[in-house]
Formats: sequence, C-alpha cells, structure tokens
Amino acid sequence: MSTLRGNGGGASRKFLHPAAACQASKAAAAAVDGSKEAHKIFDEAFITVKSGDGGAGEIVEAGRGKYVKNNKYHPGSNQPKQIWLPASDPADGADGADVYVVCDPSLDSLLHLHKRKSWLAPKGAQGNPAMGSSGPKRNSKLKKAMTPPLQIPVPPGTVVKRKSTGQLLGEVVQPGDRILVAKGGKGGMGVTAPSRGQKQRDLQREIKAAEKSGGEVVAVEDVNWKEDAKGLPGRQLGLQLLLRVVADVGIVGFPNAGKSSLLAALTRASPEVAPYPFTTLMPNLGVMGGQAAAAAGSSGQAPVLADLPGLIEGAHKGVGLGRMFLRHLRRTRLLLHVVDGAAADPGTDYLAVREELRLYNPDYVARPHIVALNKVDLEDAGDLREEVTHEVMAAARQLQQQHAQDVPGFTAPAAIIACSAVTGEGVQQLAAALQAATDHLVASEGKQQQQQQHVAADALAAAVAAAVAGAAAAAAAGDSSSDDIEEDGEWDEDEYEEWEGEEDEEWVAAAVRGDGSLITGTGSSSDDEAAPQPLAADDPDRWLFELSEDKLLAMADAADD
Ligand SMILES: Nc1nc2c(ncn2[C@@H]2O[C@H](COP(=O)(O)OP(=O)(O)OP(=O)(O)O)[C@@H](O)[C@H]2O)c(=O)[nH]1
Ligand SMILES: [Mg+2]
Repeated sequence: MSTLRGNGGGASRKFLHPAAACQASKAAAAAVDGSKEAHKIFDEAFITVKSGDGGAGEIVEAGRGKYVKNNKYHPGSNQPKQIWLPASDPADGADGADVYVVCDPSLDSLLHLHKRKSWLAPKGAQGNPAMGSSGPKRNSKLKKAMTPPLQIPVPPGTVVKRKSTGQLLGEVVQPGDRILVAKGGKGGMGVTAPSRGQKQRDLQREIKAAEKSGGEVVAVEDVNWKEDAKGLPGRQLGLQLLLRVVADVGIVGFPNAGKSSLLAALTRASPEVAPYPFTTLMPNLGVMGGQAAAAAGSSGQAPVLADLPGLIEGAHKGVGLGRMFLRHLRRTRLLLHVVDGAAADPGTDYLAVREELRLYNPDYVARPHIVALNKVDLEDAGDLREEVTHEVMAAARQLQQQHAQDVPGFTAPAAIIACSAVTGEGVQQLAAALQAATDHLVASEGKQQQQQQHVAADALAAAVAAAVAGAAAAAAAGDSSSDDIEEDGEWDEDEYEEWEGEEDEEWVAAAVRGDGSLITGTGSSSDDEAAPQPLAADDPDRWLFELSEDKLLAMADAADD
C-alpha cells in the first residue's frame, strides 16, 4: 500500500493523459464517450511475450584429442578468445531468458506498454558459439552460461492475466514484486558425438540384430545424439495487464459532489474541478500532508487518497464511467463517500452509490467508510446539515438491515463529517478522521494477521471520533489565538481589549447512539471540563459533528417547548 509514498509525503501525483486532458474540457456527454478510450490506454494493455529459446549444447567429436577449442570472452571485453577445454566435458547450451513482469514504483500508468506490444526475450547462449557471436559463453564450472531475464516494468497495483483464458497470473503491489510469466526454453545438453569407429560398430550391431530377426537394414539414421544438443523453444503467450490504483482511501460519490475539490483541499494534488458531471476521467492520487497526522496525534504514514470519476445509477453495469473505475477500489482500505449536502436528496444519493458498490462487489460495502457531507457553505446544505446527517444514517441502517444476510459485515459510516471544500470548514476534521481511520486499519491489519481478528466497527468509529474532536478543538484554539499577536510578535493593545471583551464561545456537540438516536452536549470555551471528550472505544455513542450556536439556541428553544 505504501508504494506511492516515496514522493515526499506531501507531493501529489496525477494521472493525466494529454488525450484525456483535452477531452475533459469538452462537453460532459462527449467526455463520457471519449474518455473510455483514454481510460483504457491508461490502465489496460495487451502485450505478447516470448521467452528465449534455449541455446544449443556443445558438440564435441570423440577421438579428436583430449582438449577441444571453445570460444570464450574475456570478462569486461567483447573480444572472443579461443581456449582449450577438456573434450570429456562438453558445455550445455544456456537456458533462454525468462520473462518477468516487475513492479516499478516510478511508473503510474500502463501507457508505455501501448508503445511496445511485443516483448521478445533473448536466446540462451550456445555451448560453443561460432567466433564473433555475442553473449556469455561457456563457464566450465557451471557448465552453462546464465541468461539475464527480460523484465517488463509496470506500476504498483498491476494485475496480470492470460489474454486467451483470463487466468490470473498474479499481481504486483510493492517494489520488488515480480511475476514469472514465461519460463525460458531449456538449453541443449553438451554431447560427445560418436567417433567414426563407434558409428561403424553401432551399424554392424544393428545389421546383425536385423539379420537375426529376419529383417533388412535399409538405412541407419544417427540423429539421437544431435537431438539432445538442441535447445527447447521459448514460450509465447498473450497477456492482459490491468492497473488498479493502490491507495489507502478511495473517494466515491455522485458526479459533481466535490470529490476532486476535496482531494485538492486535503492534499497538494490539483485535479481538474468543474461544475459539470464527469470532470474526472481518470483516477487522481494525492498524499495527505503532515498537519492532519499531527492533528490526529498520529505517527503513522500519510494516507494516499485516490479520487475516482463519479458513479451513477447503473454504474456496476457500465453506465457512465462506472464499471471501469470500480476496480480501483479493490486495493483501498477505506472509502471516503462524498455526498453533496446541497443536492435535492442527499440521503438518496448516498443510498444509490452504496447500492452501486454492493452490486459491483459486496466486499466494497463491507469496507469501512467515512461520509463527507460537502458544500455546507451553501445555504441549503448549511441549514439542513443535521437533517441530512440523519437521512444518511437512516439510509445506512436501511441498507444494513436489508443486506444483513447476504453481506456479512455491511458497515454504517464510521463518521459523518460536514465540510466545505471551498471555505475549508470541517476539512481539518475530515483529514484527522481519515488519518485516524487509516492508522487504526493499518494497526488492526497487523493484529488480524496475528490473531485473525476483524476490525471492529465501533472501535474504528471511536478512534475516528476522538481524532475529529481533537481536530475540532485544535481548529477552535487556532482561531482564537491567531489574530492576537501582531506579525512583529507584539501584542496589539486594541485587539487585546477587543478579545478581552469577547464572550465565551458556546459549543454544542452531537453524537449518534448505537441505536441511531441523537444526543447532544453543550458548553462554552471557558468551561474546560465540560468540553467534549473522546468517547471510549466500547462506548456505543459517538461524537459526530459540532453544531452552530444558532442551532444550539434553536434546540434549546425546542427543548423548552
Ligand atoms: N459551494 C461549494 N461548491 C463546491 C464545493 N465542493 C465542490 N464544489 C463545486 O462543485 C463542482 C464540482 O466539483 P468537483 O470537485 O469537480 O466534483 P467531482 O465530484 O470531482 O465531480 P466529477 O469529477 O465530475 O465526478 C465545482 O464547481 C466545485 O467548485 C463546496 O464545498 N462548496
Ligand atoms: Mg472530479
């Protein structure tokens, strides 16, 4: 999973093929059609490979003395030199080169394989090659020269299949991973050719045997020893290569929900953002910066986020750009489900995307996820944020009940975080949640291997909630102190007075209980003890979001009524 982290922790990586960049600027509908080809180029390739033929073994004629001439190269020079080697020890031909598909973390697409479709591995060297031919020659100790393998570089997350049968040959994930796709042909054996006298004796024996049995000898072929010296041919096969993005977090949601905007807000990636659906045609990757890690109290590695093209209803059947991209979720630990909070019916949007994921691969809905309720800066979304949160929770519960039988481990969101990619509100909390969830999942993966445990949804939610509460507190503290000191480090008296006179900030935090009901807590900035505390891992109540002061007053009024 960590293969893309070598780029400095904060740098972004972007897959943008020129063809796709051009298409992206066209109208949405045209982009949908055109992008299919661009996408194929980026993450799918068909190639033909052939491993090397085995080299022929050396043939030494018997009875030609104790030593025979063999051409050998000086190490580090390509000048052949004739040497004498024992005639009793003819050299084998070298095996043909094997073909490997190897993981190369400097690559991020399969584009290079469209420029080179056939990969032919070198033949094995002959036991005693003719003067002037190149390649490693007889090694009297090993008796056989080695042929370096042909290596086909591919990015991390590439799956290799046989083109004809679809048989899975393997997958490379981390640097150093490699798959042997075609073994080189075996080299021929070094043989001693029978001497003329030996041939005569063999012939006489054959004739006698034939006479005895009443047959007639017409011709004798003495080819068997020659066959032994021949190398076997290499293996040719067609391969299909598929790239699955390797990232910790996969960002999903309806087109235009703000997935790319959130990627840009959370990382240094700069994906294309535009107010029409299907702006994103290919996955964009970004690495989260260190701030979020600090806010979440994490010492873990910065998560890699993958922003995917929008999903729409029927995506699992190939509607929109869906099916081609859904496989990129395969290697993610966590999903970030982005919901447009200002949409007509965000709860239904959430439900529809979850359904698409389930229909494509039930594993995807059993994977932990965090919901980002985006665009809360817009009036509608801001006013309705609690209502929408409830809707999303209700939709999650509805799905959970519906599929309790067929999808074991169907998860509700580990957190629902209201945010705005445009104003930056809630983005710190979202970053802290993603960092905490990734850390938690990485840690429990380690444990899983040792103890066969499953990631407990409640423990994950508690870890995420604690990180969100921490980030919210840090954001509040940052807000109150940042303006008080002048750039030269001196107190600004006027501002100080203003600050002194400020009223305590009221806060209210809300949490959703295990049974779905809402609890709230209130306090003020001077009232440290009452500040929201992270809940224990086994506490079914989880802090989910903080409410505005207006909302607090409205709720207090409602309670009085
Ligand atoms: N007001 C507001 N607008 C937003 C916010 N986030 C995104 N947008 C706008 O929503 C539109 C779509 O944003 P994108 O980030 O391209 O959305 P996307 O989900 O990546 O869309 P596709 O790639 O087409 O699936 C753009 O016009 C953004 O400026 C937000 O928090 N508030
Ligand atoms: Mg996008």
